Amino acid sequence: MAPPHTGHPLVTHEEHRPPPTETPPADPVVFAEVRWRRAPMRRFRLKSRIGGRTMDIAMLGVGHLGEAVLAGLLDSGLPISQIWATALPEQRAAALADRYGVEVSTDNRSAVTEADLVLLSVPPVAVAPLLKAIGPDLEPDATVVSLAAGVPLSTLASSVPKGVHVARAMTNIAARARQAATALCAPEGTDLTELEDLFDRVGVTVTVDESLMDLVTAVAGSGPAFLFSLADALTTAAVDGGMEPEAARVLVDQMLLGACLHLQSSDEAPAAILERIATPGGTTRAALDVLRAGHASGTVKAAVQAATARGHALSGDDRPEPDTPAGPDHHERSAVSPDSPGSAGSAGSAGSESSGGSAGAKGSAGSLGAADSGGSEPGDIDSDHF
Ligand SMILES: NC(=O)C1=CN([C@@H]2O[C@H](COP(=O)(O)OP(=O)(O)OC[C@H]3O[C@@H](n4cnc5c(N)ncnc54)[C@H](O)[C@@H]3O)[C@@H](O)[C@H]2O)C=CC1
Ligand SMILES: O=C(O)[C@@H]1CCC=N1
Repeated sequence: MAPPHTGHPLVTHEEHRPPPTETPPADPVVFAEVRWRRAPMRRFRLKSRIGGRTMDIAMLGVGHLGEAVLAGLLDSGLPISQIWATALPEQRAAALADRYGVEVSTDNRSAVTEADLVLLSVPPVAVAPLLKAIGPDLEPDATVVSLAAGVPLSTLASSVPKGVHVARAMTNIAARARQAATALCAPEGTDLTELEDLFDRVGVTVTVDESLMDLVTAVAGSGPAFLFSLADALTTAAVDGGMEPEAARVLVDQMLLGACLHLQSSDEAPAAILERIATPGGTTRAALDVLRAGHASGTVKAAVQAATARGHALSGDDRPEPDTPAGPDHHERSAVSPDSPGSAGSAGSAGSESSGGSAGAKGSAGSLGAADSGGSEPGDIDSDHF
């Protein structure tokens, strides 16, 4: 893409580029398995729909998720010269430019000039105002993709000039490790091939109907947090039991990785695999009994429903609220802000995310999971193992 990208520090240090895809990861055996299961990598079509031009990508609002996607795309071999990013505040933009060698500014309007694809990873509440602000600078046939939870296609479509294409992508933080689970949706008739190719670079991509996006957000977007929560609880239990924190962390991380790889490489249902570990009268059964007594499975289902309801509420539409409150609907992010990114600023009217509507959960029952069956013998599949 040619100038006029004149925003603040436009750094392109080739030497800062993240390691290429071919760099052997820490554990080549494990990662070889991951690659085997991953959707076959298709060559990214870097040509525009009209032909000849290289596809340029603007990434607006590179925070936690945006950085994960950026890092994953670069690691996949996408040339830094094709990415024009924005972040707030200025120090955050400068830090990203330094870290990845891409051009990062605080100027959204400049970043989208000549961009074929515009990825938005700003907070949901900032999406529509940002689109309105950049509208005049969008290419007439650009595609705008929102990574935000809750913001519907209708909002995207009504916030961009006629002719600009819109789509939603719900992905997750594992994009950094190129292991994201991404769901795409777009208005009927949209050719999603290029977007699939793009997100296949950072994991596995599926296409869903928009009506499923809130659920997908809960399971695939928020999903890693469920596992991190489990990892935290397991690590804490190990440390409380006397293990060194570092050793506990290594053990738990590897256990989760190994378990996920095992799950992914098996055609059996998780509930069936689980039974292979639960030797009758053994340790696993003792643990599962405690989890079951604590309604852990129902709690997970309720958590998914709460997240789904929250996505629903973020859409701002008038669909009915779920019927049961889910407790606090907002958790402070405390000190994990990447490079202290601002949530608002000059680059296009962000604003901080309101707490919006309350999330709801329907308790342990519901359509998201199977009911208790009570079975616990090998081969007798119990859908509520804990
Ligand atoms: N964090 C995650 O794992 C996931 C997040 N998402 C979605 O991704 C979006 C971002 O989430 P996070 O990365 O967690 O939040 P974040 O707060 O870390 O990142 C948002 C970034 O956008 C920047 N920003 C806000 N308004 C801006 C503007 N007008 N111009 C330029 N930059 C602006 C903020 O400074 C911030 O750095 C949200 O819409 C969320 O729903 C979706 C899936 C997973
Ligand atoms: O917590 C959130 O709202 C975002 C969407 C999915 C993951 N993070």
